[in-house]
Amino acid sequence: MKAVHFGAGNIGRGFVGLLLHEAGIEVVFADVQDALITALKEADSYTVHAVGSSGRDTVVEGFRAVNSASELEAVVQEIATADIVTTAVGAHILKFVAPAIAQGIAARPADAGRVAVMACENAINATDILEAEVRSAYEGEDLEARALFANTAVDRIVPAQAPDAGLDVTVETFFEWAVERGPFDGAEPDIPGITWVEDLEPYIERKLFTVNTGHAATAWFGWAVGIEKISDAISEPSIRGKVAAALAETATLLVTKHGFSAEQQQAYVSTILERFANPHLPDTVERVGRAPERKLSRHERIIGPAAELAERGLDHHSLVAVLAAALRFTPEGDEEVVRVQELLATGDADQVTATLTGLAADHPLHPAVREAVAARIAELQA
Ligand SMILES: NC(=O)c1ccc[n+]([C@@H]2O[C@H](COP(=O)([O-])OP(=O)(O)OC[C@H]3O[C@@H](n4cnc5c(N)ncnc54)[C@H](O)[C@@H]3O)[C@@H](O)[C@H]2O)c1
Ligand SMILES: O=P(O)(O)OC[C@@H](O)[C@@H](O)[C@H](O)[C@H](O)CO
Repeated sequence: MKAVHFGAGNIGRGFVGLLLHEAGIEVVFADVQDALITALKEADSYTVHAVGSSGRDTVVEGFRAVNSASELEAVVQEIATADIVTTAVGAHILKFVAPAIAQGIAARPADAGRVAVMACENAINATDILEAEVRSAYEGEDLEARALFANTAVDRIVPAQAPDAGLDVTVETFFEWAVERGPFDGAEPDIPGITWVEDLEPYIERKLFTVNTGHAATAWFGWAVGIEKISDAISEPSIRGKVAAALAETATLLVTKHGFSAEQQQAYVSTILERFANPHLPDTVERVGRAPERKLSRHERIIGPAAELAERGLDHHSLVAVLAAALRFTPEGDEEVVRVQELLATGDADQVTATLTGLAADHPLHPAVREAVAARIAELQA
């Protein structure tokens, strides 16, 4: 079997590419970074270092690489003969990779069978987003006969890598890759690292509203007191308390909505807090807190669960405190940080609340969020 994987970055090499390789699948990495693609073309192997208790090294070999910007036709031909297409590029980048995927699907021989397309991004139903983009770029009426689209939830902390790491990737030992089974019509590929599920919604919401809510909270609260590493931030008792309070609120939602038991969810939260505290993982508040516009959007890790809690009349004030910390997250070199701060500096509270969070003025979460936004605007104007 062959897989074309878009995004040869941290999660691409350290997780998706690794699990596909371990399943005996030939991996073709596609990326737009020329130096990275050249390095992958020249290398015979790279090593994934899993750090923490029972850490181990795994050598990945037998891969190929193509530049999806300058070698478009080569990417199209690879997809035409692939069994699987995966992405780990960022949810906002999916629209840019979709045209090449659409062309590759169109170029498949009539008897090639369906290629399985799976977006491995931190977003609710990222594959649906990708499918919509592929559909609008696809020329033809036979997309269903040539491709299937399956949503996934991917979980493994892969920090930014040291400048001298080359292609090697340091990752945590924990991983989970849940994929919805239905679209495969009983013909799922044999990938031992995948957990096949009938209904992905509980998995993706539990992951995004626990791992990523807690992670972002740790990053933004850590940034506020000048801490650089995630493991140091979560070891600070006052930060741990605020993160735990936010996760207690999302736990209430997840237990109410998806029927996880309170004990199950508490065990899940405990495992996650231990993962954040892994001192061997060089993860930073800047990486984890990155892209605050995306993270504060309507269906993402903060406003998504807070809105659903507010709609149910349930407590959400700790999640609003996380949003307040995000409004004070100001590292350099992140264009979303710049846009958020410009908005706060020039807009009024109603306008900023609507633009950042997409909340309607009559939504029950709106007053608390507007108050937090107004406080930050007042602080900037003082
Ligand atoms: N790092 C983690 O811990 C982690 C864990 C789970 C999920 N994710 C998700 O995985 C995705 C990737 O995250 P990452 O940490 O690996 O980021 P990354 O920046 O390390 O990797 C992204 C890669 O995508 C490439 N890329 C950008 N635009 C592209 C395009 N148009 N075509 C092809 N490649 C393109 C970049 O050059 C880069 O190599 C994100 O959606 C993230 O939320 C990350
Ligand atoms: O990738 P983002 O920017 O959506 O979120 C940052 C981190 O929370 C994230 O990358 C986690 O490390 C990952 O989701 C763990 O599975």
